Amino acid sequence: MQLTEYIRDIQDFPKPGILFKDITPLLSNPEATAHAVEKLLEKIGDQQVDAIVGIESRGFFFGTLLAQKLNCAFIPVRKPNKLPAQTTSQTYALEYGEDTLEIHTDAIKKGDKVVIHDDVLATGGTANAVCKLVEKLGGEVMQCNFLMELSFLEARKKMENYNIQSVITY
Ligand SMILES: O=P(O)(O)OC[C@H]1O[C@H](OP(=O)(O)OP(=O)(O)O)[C@H](O)[C@@H]1O
Ligand SMILES: Nc1ncnc2[nH]cnc12
Repeated sequence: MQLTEYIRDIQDFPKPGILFKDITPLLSNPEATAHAVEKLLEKIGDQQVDAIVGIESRGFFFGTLLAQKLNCAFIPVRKPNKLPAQTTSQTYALEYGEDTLEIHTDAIKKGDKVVIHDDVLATGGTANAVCKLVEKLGGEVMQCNFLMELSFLEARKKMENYNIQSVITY
């Protein structure tokens, strides 16, 4: 099965000049979704994982499925003021301006082995901020795991200290 057949290109979304990689055709097909989960799991292998940290919002789709398969915790990282208990925040630079992400402070214990998951690695700003959040809480980032990587945006250059794994590279 070719997963790329289930990823739709949308020109100029959400802004002119952006070629948006839309995973809704993949999510609408249970066989393709199961195949994507298997491919993401292959990247994780048989290392011990205490938690999958999924990034709002598209990182939640496969993140919960991965955690269920690995029989480990799923931990959401959310946009500001969405999580109800005490949070830890990380602000990061966007192309223009900045943004903030939050995690529940009690979600990760010191020494927990964490895999960060999202659908897309683009510039790497988001994933890099989530690595910092996990580390602030004492977690160990074992891998950053993505369905897709937009390699021309060179996120790996700003994430040299992390193990980055992507199922599909554009
Ligand atoms: O590598 P970066 O340049 O930081 O970009 C990648 C992020 O952008 C997208 O999320 P988006 O902000 O569109 O939010 P959404 O998942 O809620 O749609 C994507 O799901 C990643 O989280
Ligand atoms: N081109 C793109 N398609 C889908 N999600 C993205 N997140 C950042 N860039 C993206």
